[in-house]
Amino acid sequence: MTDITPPIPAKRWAIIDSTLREGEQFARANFSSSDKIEIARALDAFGVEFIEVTTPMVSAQTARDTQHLVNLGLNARIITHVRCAMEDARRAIDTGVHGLDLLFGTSSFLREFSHGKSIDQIIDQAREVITFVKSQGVQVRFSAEDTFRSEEDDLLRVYRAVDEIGVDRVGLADTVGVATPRQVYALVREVRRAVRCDIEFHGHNDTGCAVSNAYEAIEAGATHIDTTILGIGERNGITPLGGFLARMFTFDPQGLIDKYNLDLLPELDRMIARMVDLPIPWNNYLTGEFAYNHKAGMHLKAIYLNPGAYEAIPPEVFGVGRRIQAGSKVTGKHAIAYKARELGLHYGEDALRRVTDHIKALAEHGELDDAHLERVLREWVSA
Ligand SMILES: CC(=O)SCCNC(=O)CCNC(=O)[C@H](O)C(C)(C)COP(=O)(O)OP(=O)(O)OC[C@H]1O[C@@H](n2cnc3c(N)ncnc32)[C@H](O)[C@@H]1OP(=O)(O)O
Ligand SMILES: O=C(O)CCC(=O)C(=O)O
Ligand SMILES: [Mg+2]
Repeated sequence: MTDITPPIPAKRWAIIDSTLREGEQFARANFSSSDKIEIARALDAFGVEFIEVTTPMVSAQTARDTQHLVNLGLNARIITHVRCAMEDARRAIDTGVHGLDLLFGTSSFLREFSHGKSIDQIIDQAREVITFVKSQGVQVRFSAEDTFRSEEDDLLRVYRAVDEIGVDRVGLADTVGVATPRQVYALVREVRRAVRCDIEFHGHNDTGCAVSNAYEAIEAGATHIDTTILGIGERNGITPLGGFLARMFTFDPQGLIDKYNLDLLPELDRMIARMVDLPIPWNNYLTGEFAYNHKAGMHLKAIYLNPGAYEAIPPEVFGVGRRIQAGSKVTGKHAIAYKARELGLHYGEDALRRVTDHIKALAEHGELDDAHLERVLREWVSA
């Protein structure tokens, strides 16, 4: 068997859930003060280690909301995401947060069109802000925004400098979702060799790699991964909490069960779907309506004997159920026999073949729901 189980124990990494920061940047998100409390409490009950919130520079109300979240006394640490500027850092410290996630764009795009600073100026400004934040006794992270379109030499200079100044973490951000899993692995590996502090990864999903990139970052030595519930964020969002956990569950199921209340995931997804007024996508990781739907005859035969035959992750661990769809034209005799047995009906080989073919023929004109299937099976016995 191919080895798909590299040793990535769940205690080697932590989640920084950014639903209250990156998530607020989602097109349909506009969280009220009470929404924020509900989200923070739900994430805390689930067990995420960190909750990242929007900068207090947004407004006085945002600053008050952050203070309120800190005063809830949650187990999760509250971190605010701020520009690498003294005014922002001071305002953030005033809210009482447990940490600051600083960022500064290092790509030529952002140096030219966002803030206009050179790499030397970025390092100088970082030194002043990080030194101040550390003097306030809270944790501090420095991230190079748009990491994967930045020059590697620039990045390593910046990361080494901020590590030397004393940050708790450096961050790599795939801001436009352009990085491939291999690039993420290679760069995180380089940074791992260059710094002593922890490493965070933030990945957008523009090219569909947000989950794989988060996984590769961990494999290469990252210690913290940014997620949001349902993956909401700028454009089409970032690594979704559920998708990331699905990925990591396959390596260390017990480690995840020990760390998080996984069966609360459906409630988290439903809460955000309600707040942004959108349905949970039908194919969403773990909690989508059809994430555990089984239909083809060959699958159904095996599923009835052992669900693990066609499921990588047991749905009950994440508080969801499976759905067996036996009344379709792609059904098979084993599925029909199981359905019949559930109703206390038994057929011989010939009868089973004939009733199966009859159901498949009926289904050519539309699927049979459970009630219809039961009617056909009962009529067949009494006929
Ligand atoms: C990839 C990401 O998601 S990054 C996080 C994005 N988050 C946010 O933008 C938070 C919400 N933002 C806001 O409420 C506002 O943009 C504020 C309060 C931060 C700033 O508002 P304004 O003063 O009106 O400026 P505006 O948003 O138009 O422009 C951004 C400013 O930040 C500066 N800036 C950009 N990146 C950085 C940085 N990393 N560190 C310091 N300053 C920065 C820009 O130079 C510009 O300032 P300037 O006008 O002096 O050139
Ligand atoms: O601060 C970070 O690391 C990430 C900021 C962000 O949202 C991004 O770059 O997409
Ligand atoms: Mg982002």
